[in-house]
Amino acid sequence: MSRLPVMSSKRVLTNSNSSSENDSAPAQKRLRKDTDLHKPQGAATVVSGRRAPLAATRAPLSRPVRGVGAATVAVGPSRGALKPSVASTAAKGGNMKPPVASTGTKTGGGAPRRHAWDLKGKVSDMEDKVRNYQTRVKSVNQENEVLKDSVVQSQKKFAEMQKELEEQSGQIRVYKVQLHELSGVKEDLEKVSNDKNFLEKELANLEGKYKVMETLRDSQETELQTLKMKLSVQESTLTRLQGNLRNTEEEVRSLKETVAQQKDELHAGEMERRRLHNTIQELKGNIRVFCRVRPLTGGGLSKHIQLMPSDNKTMTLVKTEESHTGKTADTQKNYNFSFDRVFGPQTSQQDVFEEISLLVQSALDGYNVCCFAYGQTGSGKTYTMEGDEFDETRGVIPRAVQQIFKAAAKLEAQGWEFTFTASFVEIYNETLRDLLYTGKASVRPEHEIRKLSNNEVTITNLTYEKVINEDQVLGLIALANRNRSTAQTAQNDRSSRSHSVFQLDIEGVNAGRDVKCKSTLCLVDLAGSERMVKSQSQGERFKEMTAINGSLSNLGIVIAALANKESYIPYRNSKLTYLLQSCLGGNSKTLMFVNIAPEPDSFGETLNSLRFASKVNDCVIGTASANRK
Ligand SMILES: Nc1ncnc2c1ncn2[C@@H]1O[C@H](COP(=O)(O)OP(=O)(O)OP(=O)(O)O)[C@@H](O)[C@H]1O
Repeated sequence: MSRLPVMSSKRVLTNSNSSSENDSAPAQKRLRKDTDLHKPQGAATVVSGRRAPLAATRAPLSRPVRGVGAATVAVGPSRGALKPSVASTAAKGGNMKPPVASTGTKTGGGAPRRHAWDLKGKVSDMEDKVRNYQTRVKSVNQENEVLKDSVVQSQKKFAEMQKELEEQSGQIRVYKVQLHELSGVKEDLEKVSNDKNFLEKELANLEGKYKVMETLRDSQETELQTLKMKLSVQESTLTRLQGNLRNTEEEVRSLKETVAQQKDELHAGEMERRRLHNTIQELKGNIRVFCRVRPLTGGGLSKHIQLMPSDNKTMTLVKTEESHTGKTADTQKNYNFSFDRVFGPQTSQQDVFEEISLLVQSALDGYNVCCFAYGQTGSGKTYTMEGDEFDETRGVIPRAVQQIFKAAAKLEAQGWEFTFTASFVEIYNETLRDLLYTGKASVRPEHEIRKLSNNEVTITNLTYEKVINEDQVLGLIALANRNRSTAQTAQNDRSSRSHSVFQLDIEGVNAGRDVKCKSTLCLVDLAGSERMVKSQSQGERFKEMTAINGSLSNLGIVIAALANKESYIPYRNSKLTYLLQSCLGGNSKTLMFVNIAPEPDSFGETLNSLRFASKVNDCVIGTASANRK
């Protein structure tokens, strides 16, 4: 910190001396000269508070600060030197007057340089300087005052500003708190904004949906209108229909009465049909014989069998005998036969069955029916009775079974309920064998034919299988064939030497009419009828032949006895006739197929078969009566 220049004469002197150090010696002279030159007109005293006061003996000559005379400049105690910058600032501010230019000796380039001896002049200069300084001090003091005011003002302002600053700091703190709060609010706002965006999207979505719903509602309203219209139309239709319904109910009531009446009529008609059907069958004969000629293995016709194309009931067996001498013509002997039907080699299985289907119907009507095939081995008995697996070549048994189940289904509509029981038995060497047996061969049971008190015939230990449809029966036939072929393997050609008897027991009940019926359909494939030359038959074969011939001839005897209405019918003479007695007796309808092998070398057997069949054909079995209760 620089001090303001202190106006002391001593310092001034010192300064003068220092400025002209080399001139110290002649100082008094120069002082005298100056004093002479510048005689002060009054005395001036500079009083300094701290330093020794400098007595100005003379007033400055050139530019006195005060009027001529003594002037006292009181310089206050220096409280601190003004900074040059402050002084300078004060000067610049205009509050300070520029320093008073010295009119005395100039130390610089401008003021005249005094001689060392010019002390007076120097004093005068110094006084000038002092005055100048005083003026400057005054002005500085003034400036100082101004500055003090200014400082006070500034301090006040500073205090105010500080206060304001504090207030503002307080305010800032408040703002900060608010800002902090606002940042939370901002987050909330962002959240709200996000929610808003989401809700806007939702809203847009819902608006879209709303529009769709509106469209839907519109279309549904339209639909509703349409439905209302339809409803009203349907209500009127309903009213009309209700009227119609009442009328219809009336009609239904009367129709029910009619139906009941017609059912009665239908039942009566059915009974009448049965009666008439039976009459026809009786007129046709309760025992009928059909002759069927098998085709030749290589095709064509054999010459010895002559069939009349115009007549399907007769046939001629022609025997040509060569002349023994060769001189006479060959003799030809004709054997004429007539049967209920003669089927040529081309007759189909269907055509054959049509002829016996009426008899099958009779079985359902409650009459015992027996159908058997007679003929030599290989003449076509099995083919006629069973046929083979193809539809067109199916034989009598599968076709009869099919017809029976179809007819039974139709009769069910008239209140009939049927139960069917099937059995399949083989008679070999006068021994019975169950063809539906499925148990172990080693424990095969033995069978006996028994006649019950109600004249029904049954076989002990035989499988009687309840069947409800055609397929089941076909399955049993297949089982019987397997059983037969097993036996056949054990004994060569056994099937030809045994009779197989398929029986279907039929029981019908019409609960509404309180009518029952019971009958048996019996389909028999007889053993080969060929007669063996006794001399060639030995052992088992002889036994077989005897059994076969015995049973077949007994069949002829029984049929003849029945035809002759003999009191004793020898059914028990063979297992076959004993088993078939209910089917052959008075209460039955019998059909015999006589199968013919067309080969010339079978002529003898053919003749025998035809003769046997003719005998049967000549029989008339007594009028059959249905087994009804
Ligand atoms: N009407 C026919 N049309 C075509 N083929 C037939 C006819 N009759 C029989 N046959 C055929 O002749 C052969 C012998 O017939 P089938 O086996 O039926 O004789 P069968 O009298 O039953 O002999 P067996 O006493 O040995 O049982 C069989 O191949 C059979 O297919």
